[in-house]
Amino acid sequence: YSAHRAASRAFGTICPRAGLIWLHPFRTLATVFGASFPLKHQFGYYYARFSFYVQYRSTAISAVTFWDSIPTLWLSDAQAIKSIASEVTIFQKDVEAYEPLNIYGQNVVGTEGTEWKRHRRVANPAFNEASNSFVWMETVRVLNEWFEELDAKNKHSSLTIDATETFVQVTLLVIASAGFGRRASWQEDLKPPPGHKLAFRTAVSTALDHIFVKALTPKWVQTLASRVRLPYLGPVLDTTRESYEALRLHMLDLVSLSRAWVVGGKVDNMEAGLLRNLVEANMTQADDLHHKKLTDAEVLSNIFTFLLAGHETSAHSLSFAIGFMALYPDVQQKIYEEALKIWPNGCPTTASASSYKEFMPKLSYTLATFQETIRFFAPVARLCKIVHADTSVTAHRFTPGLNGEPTDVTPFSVPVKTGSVVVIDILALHSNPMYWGNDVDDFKPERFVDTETYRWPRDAFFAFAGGPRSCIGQRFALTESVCALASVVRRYKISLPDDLAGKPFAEQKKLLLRWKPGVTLTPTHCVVRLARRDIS
Ligand code: HEM
Repeated sequence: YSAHRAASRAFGTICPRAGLIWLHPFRTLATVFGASFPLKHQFGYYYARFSFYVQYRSTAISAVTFWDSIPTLWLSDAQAIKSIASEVTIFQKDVEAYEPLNIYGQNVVGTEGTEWKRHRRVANPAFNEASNSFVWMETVRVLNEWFEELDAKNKHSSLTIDATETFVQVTLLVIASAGFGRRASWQEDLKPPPGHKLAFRTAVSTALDHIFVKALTPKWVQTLASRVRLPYLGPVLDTTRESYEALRLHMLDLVSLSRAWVVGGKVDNMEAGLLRNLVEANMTQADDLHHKKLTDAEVLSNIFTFLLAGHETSAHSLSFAIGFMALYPDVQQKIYEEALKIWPNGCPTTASASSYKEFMPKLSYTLATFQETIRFFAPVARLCKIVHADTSVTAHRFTPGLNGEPTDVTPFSVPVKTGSVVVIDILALHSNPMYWGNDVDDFKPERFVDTETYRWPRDAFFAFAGGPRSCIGQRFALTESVCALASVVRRYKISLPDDLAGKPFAEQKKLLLRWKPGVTLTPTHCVVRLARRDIS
């Protein structure tokens, strides 16, 4: 009863109320337990998509968190979400939720206001068409190395790969090179270099695997574990500490190298614009923390954040895209035909790769397929904003039709009080038939292709967020992903693994595309078969 009163005070009586939610929907605990809690029919269930909004007949639903009675407004409404993304002084990031990323210091993802502007101003100039062109080239290089390894293993028949494992490696090598000038090869990066205990790739992946251990273990327990041997928890904390330390040393190497370039006046030769910008902002003499200066800790923290944000998101999305290829051979065929037109003699090789400007615009169906993939599996499933001034947003009521489609759609204004929280429910927005039509549950890349009579609903697509805090790496991610998807399909025919053959389609889809919440939405069983196309 008091939960309902709290929700009414914050959002008025006109907004439907779902009652209590047990965990703050955007904090670490909700992510860690998200795969199994809340339960299927409990509000906040991670896999619910648009279903609760149908149940409550509204694109806005209010609820109250159990532990601290925070009124939360859940939204799957494009109009409301667009206004929230643009009103950045009223709706600010829930920075507390980003604490797990602040291991080395403050960074662009976990700050707000003038602090955030300072970080973003430093990073922004590194994201431009020249760097996209380099991202394209590096993607081609890394893929070719992977292709060679695959073909060395098995040239003539098909072989099974774990798409997630593969693309985590591909995208990490690409961001390490395009962002930070660390141009490692597929094989070389598996051995620790002199002076290091862990290889770079191992350090990154182990640190990320243990990010929640790091975030949820109190500092004093971590310190204690470094001094005495704790049963059970000790070995996990040792691995966590060692991986973060190993990664710190790798990042310091990158910074030292870059400093040497800056001091030696050779910055123009550096392809890694992002690292150069971070290091220059650290070395500037200007004593102006509000403009473009970063502390040592902030440089390391931003490198860590970009390494993480810059590879896991793309890797998981690509993995789902490859899964969809195995499930939808007709879509795969269209991508193959698109790729065949621009690469009639086979996949691009490093030598002929500087072709981003020429080829990217010609891969429009591949781009649509990638966008459709992240409509279904947006790597960031929910975003959360804290309300800093009383205001209102427009949402919509509707009546579900016979097939669940919304009818009698009517706008209404939801008052939103200071101190409450809004949850941008991206997966629900992406499954809202008001914008995507009654075939919203079908995989249909065509919905991202404009025609003379149709313009795809930009405001209902929030995979890269929107407004001033939208993803800085959006173009980077699209360049890398489109190049990778087209190249893999050009070279290999992708099909389902043997254990799924013969099962009904709905089951194949459910099993292949299983996922769990994590730092970003994570595919768990994306295993497919690849067979070379140009070898009989
Ligand atoms: C498919 C790939 C990607 C998706 C779907 C994606 C999605 C997003 C989303 C939803 C946000 C907003 C997060 C928030 O407000 O908490 C975001 C922010 C960010 N992304 Fe991405 N991202 C992708 C790839 C990348 C890449 C490749 C990079 C870097 C090279 C990158 C760097 C960042 C950074 C630094 C931010 C924070 C921006 C800020 O707060 O100013 N992302 N991304």
